Amino acid sequence: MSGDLSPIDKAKFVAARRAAEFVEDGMRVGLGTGSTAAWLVRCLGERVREEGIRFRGVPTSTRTAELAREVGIEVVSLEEAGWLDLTIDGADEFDGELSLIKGGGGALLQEKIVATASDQMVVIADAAKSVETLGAFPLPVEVIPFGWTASQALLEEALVSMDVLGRQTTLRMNGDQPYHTDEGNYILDLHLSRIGNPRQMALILNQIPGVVENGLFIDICDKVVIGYGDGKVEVRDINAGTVDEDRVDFVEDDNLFRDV
Ligand SMILES: O=C[C@H](O)[C@H](O)[C@H](O)COP(=O)(O)O
Repeated sequence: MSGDLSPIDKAKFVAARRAAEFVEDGMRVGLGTGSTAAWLVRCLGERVREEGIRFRGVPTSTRTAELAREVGIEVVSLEEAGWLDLTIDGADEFDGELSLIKGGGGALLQEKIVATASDQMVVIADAAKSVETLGAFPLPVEVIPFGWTASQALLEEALVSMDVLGRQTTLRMNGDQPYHTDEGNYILDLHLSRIGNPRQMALILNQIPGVVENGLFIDICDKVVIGYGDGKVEVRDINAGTVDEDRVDFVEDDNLFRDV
């Protein structure tokens, strides 16, 4: 039940619940990955059950696809959907320009493809994800397994010329094995502490052989819905230049909270 949630989970929940209201009948919607996006999927499932809204969801990971089906959302592939009206996803960090770090959950590649194939991308996040400068959260870079150590060496070399504080890179692990993305790739986490020029970094990283995609989302996000543990939500719209405040009630719905 919602009363058992930590303040961070409450913040994620209220952001997700507010953003779930952006989905309208007939839309094609990108569904993000991660703990905040999982709340969104549950809230959308609730809207399908309670209000009977109908929309098609394009998941950004196998995890999200499973949850979406479980809660009654019609799941289609991006190829079937063609183009999306809206994508709603979490983030690991966002700055004042709504540049993002994503990929903490390993889904950055599908997330970036889905978000850029959408008319609008909305990020949902607890307030702790808001930063002045990106980079405290390690930046995920997806690389193909073939020759990954060579890609890592080239990445580290490229970092020397960039405006960052740290330069350590680590292979993401799953126990004693490398972590595999849904595409069967590896992830290198870049411990940079501070990314002075995210735009330049995003371009340079993707030119390194073996790099498939990086977790910097620049000029992709249109809106962020920031949740707080007390139920407050703030909606920042970068295009309109507006900041709106709202409140979301916690609900005692067993269907929503049963798997938490
Ligand atoms: O790969 C995962 C995604 O980019 C997530 O959206 C991001 O890691 C945020 O996840 P969470 O909502 O669990 O903090």
